[in-house]
Amino acid sequence: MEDKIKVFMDEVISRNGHEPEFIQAVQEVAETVIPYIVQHDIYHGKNILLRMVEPERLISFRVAWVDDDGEIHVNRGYRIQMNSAIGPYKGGLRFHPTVNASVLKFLAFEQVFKNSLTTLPMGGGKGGSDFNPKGKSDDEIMRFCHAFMTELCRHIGPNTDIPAGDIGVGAREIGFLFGMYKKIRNEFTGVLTGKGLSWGGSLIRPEATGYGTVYFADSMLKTKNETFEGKKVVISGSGNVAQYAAEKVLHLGGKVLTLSDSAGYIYDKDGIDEEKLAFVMDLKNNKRGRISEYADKYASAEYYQGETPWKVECDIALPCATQNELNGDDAKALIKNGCIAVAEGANMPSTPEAIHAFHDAKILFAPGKASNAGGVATSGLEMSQNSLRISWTREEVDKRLKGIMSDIHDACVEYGEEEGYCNYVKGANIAGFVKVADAMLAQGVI
Ligand SMILES: NC(=O)C1=CN([C@@H]2O[C@H](COP(=O)(O)OP(=O)(O)OC[C@H]3O[C@@H](n4cnc5c(N)ncnc54)[C@H](OP(=O)(O)O)[C@@H]3O)[C@@H](O)[C@H]2O)C=CC1
Ligand SMILES: O=C(O)CCC(=O)C(=O)O
Repeated sequence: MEDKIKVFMDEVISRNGHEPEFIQAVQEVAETVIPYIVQHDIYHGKNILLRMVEPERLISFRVAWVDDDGEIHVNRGYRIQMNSAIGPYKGGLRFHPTVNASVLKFLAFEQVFKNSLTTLPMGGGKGGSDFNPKGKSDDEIMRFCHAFMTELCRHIGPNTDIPAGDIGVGAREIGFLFGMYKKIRNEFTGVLTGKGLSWGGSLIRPEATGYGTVYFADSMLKTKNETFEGKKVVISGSGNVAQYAAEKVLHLGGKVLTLSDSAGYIYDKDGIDEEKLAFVMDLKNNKRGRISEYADKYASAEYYQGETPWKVECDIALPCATQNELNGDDAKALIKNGCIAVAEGANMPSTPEAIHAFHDAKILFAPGKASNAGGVATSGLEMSQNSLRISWTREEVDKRLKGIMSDIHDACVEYGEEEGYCNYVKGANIAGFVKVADAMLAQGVI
């Protein structure tokens, strides 16, 4: 088996050797899916996985825009249309200086499996730009988004490819992107998700990734007769996913001890309650400030510059910031301090060494492609509402989100059970693979 995985990875590396994040994401899938392929004749001789690692289309384009001082800037825009076997391409846009083809290919590849797990008819894609939104005025953000959409609009559509938000792309950016698409195409359609409520958005979409991550973690805890009640929870990030993960932990009776951003983390020994969380939401979503300002406001908190929160003693950890933010040493510290469950709100936040440590210690570990699928699932619900031209209530969308997260959990258990321990990585990869692979087999070699 090792040989088969090595032969496959050698081929992937020979084509994509300069893309470390993409290789990392493929390696994890290969290690769990190739043994499954070997055991199932229908996939033999079809090179399905090799086809799945090659994007159907990789679009790269110039984005030229003018800042408030009249200076012209040039950024690079991308859309990776990874796989459309089970539905139109679907996945977020990331605006961050670290964006490159490797990062977006890993995200697009993971998205294919994640979207398959949701049970909704969505293929996988991802896009974005190396544009840095930090410190830019609203007008500059608008001009950038408009410039980005003047090219992207040629490649997307409500039945072709439906982008949404990710790091650096929230409600404000989706508004500007939607406005330009509508103007150029003269069409009011559900071409983006995460839209405002008065123009086609869905209730619960802003909350969905964070809420879904906590619903998934709750399902894992239940397998051990545990709940969030009274648990100490460490969360990284302070953006969309972290904020709503924190909110749902509070709803379920847990105590949130930390939040972070790229400059450091805050630890509040008294816990971040609803009022303090409202301060963080205003700080991050409106004032666009730094998490260090939390410690200026609340005496119960300390700020740790340049550090991540994983050494703080906790029962549950929810990494909700970015890829590779939790390494092997961090994982060992969490395990040593008694952490019983880790659920990824971010995409690929745990390094391979961290995942091995969690598995060796047999603690509950949920990979992002399963536990953060609530965001894209609710985007799928937004698409359904747009097609039907109706709006479901908050309760209706939340009920569907809960049901989808519970089904994803059960699918992971079905494919990931290993002698009394559930390997959720294996479960998510195989369950996600089967649906896409079967559709690809049915559609022939294309
Ligand atoms: N939004 C969604 O619906 C979904 C998001 N995700 C994933 O969740 C994660 C967070 O996304 P989201 O909350 O939407 O993004 P936001 O832009 O709202 O927030 C991102 C947060 O992560 C921090 N961060 C970004 N880069 C780094 C870094 N290199 N080191 C440390 N912290 C960093 C940011 O800090 P700072 O402000 O300093 O940059 C910020 O606190 C990402 O991995 C994303 O792919 C997954 C599924 C759906
Ligand atoms: O809602 C969407 O379409 C995208 C969500 C996303 O980018 C993700 O799941 O990583």
